Amino acid sequence: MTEIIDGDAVAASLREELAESIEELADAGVQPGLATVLMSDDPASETYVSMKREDCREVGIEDFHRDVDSGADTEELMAVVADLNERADVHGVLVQTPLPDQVDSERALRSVTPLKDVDGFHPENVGRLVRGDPRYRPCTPHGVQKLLDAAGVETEGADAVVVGRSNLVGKPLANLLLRKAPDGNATVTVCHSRTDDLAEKTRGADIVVAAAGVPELIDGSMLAEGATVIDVGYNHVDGEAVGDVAFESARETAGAITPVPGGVGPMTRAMLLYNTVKAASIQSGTDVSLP
Ligand SMILES: Nc1nc(=O)c2c([nH]1)NC[C@@H]1CN(c3ccc(C(=O)N[C@@H](CCC(=O)O)C(=O)O)cc3)C=[N+]21
Repeated sequence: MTEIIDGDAVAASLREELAESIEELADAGVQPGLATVLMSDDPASETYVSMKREDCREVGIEDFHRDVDSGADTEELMAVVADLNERADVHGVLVQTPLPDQVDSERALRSVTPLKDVDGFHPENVGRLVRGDPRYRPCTPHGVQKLLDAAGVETEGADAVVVGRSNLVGKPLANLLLRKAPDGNATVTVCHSRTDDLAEKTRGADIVVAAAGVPELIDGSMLAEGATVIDVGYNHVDGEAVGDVAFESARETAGAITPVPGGVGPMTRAMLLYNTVKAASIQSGTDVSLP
C-alpha cells in the first residue's frame, strides 16, 4: 500500500511540540514575536501572510505585521525592516515574496538582520547551511526533512533526486540532504530544466523531491517501485492547486507520497514557527528544547 504522507497532521503535531517550547520561553519571561512584512496587492500573497499570522496567534507567538504600499521603493521597505531589526520584542522578520518589480529584492531581503532571518534567505545563513552548520534552515526544505522523518524514510545512503535548483528550495534542500547528519548522508543529484534525461535520473532514486514549479512534471512511469515522492510544487491551474507530481499516476508506483494541498505547504508554515521560536531562544539566551 502506498502511504499518503499527511502534511497537515505532521504540521499539527509539530505545532503541539512547539507550544511546549513556547511555554519554556514563557517561564523565562520571553514571548516569541514574528513580524510579517507585506508589500503586495496580490490576493495569494495576502492569503499566505494571513495564514502565517493566524498560525502565530494559535501557538502563542506575538503577531507583528507591517503593510508597505506596493508602489513604495526599496528604501521605504528597508526602513520598515530596519525598524523591526531594532525591536527587542520582534525575533523574526519575514518579508513576503515576490516583491514588486521596482524593488531591489536581493538588497531588501539582505537587510533583514541574519539573527532575525527566519526564512533563512540571508547569505550568512545560506553560507552556514552550505558549510554544514545551519542556523535557520529555510522553511520548505526543513519541512521536507521533517516529512521524511515522520514517514520513517531513511536518508542515510539513499539516492535522492531533487528536481529544481531554486535558492528557495532545490539548492538548500540538496545541501541539507548532503550533510553529515542523521537527517542527511544521502547521495544527492540535482536536476533542472536542462537535465538531459530527467526520467532516467528519477527512476534511479529512492527519494524524489519535485520542486521545479512545473505542473505534473513527474508521473509514475518516471519512478522506481516503492520510491518516496515529496511534491513541493504549488501551481495554480484553472484556479486549483496542482503539484509538480501527477498524483494519481505517481501513487501507483510510489511507496509513499505527499499530496497537494495537505503535504509540504502546511509544513512550510510550521517550520516558520519553529524558526521563530529558535530565534527567540537565541536572542534571549534561553536554551529551550526544540522538536
Ligand atoms: N518570504 C517568504 N517566505 C515564504 O515562505 C513564502 C513567501 N515569501 N512567498 C510565497 C511562498 C508560498 N508559501 C506557502 C506556504 C504555505 C502554503 C500552504 O500552507 N498551503 C496549503 C494550502 C493552503 C490553502 O491555500 O488553503 C497546502 O498546501 O495544503 C502555501 C504557500 C510560502 N512562501
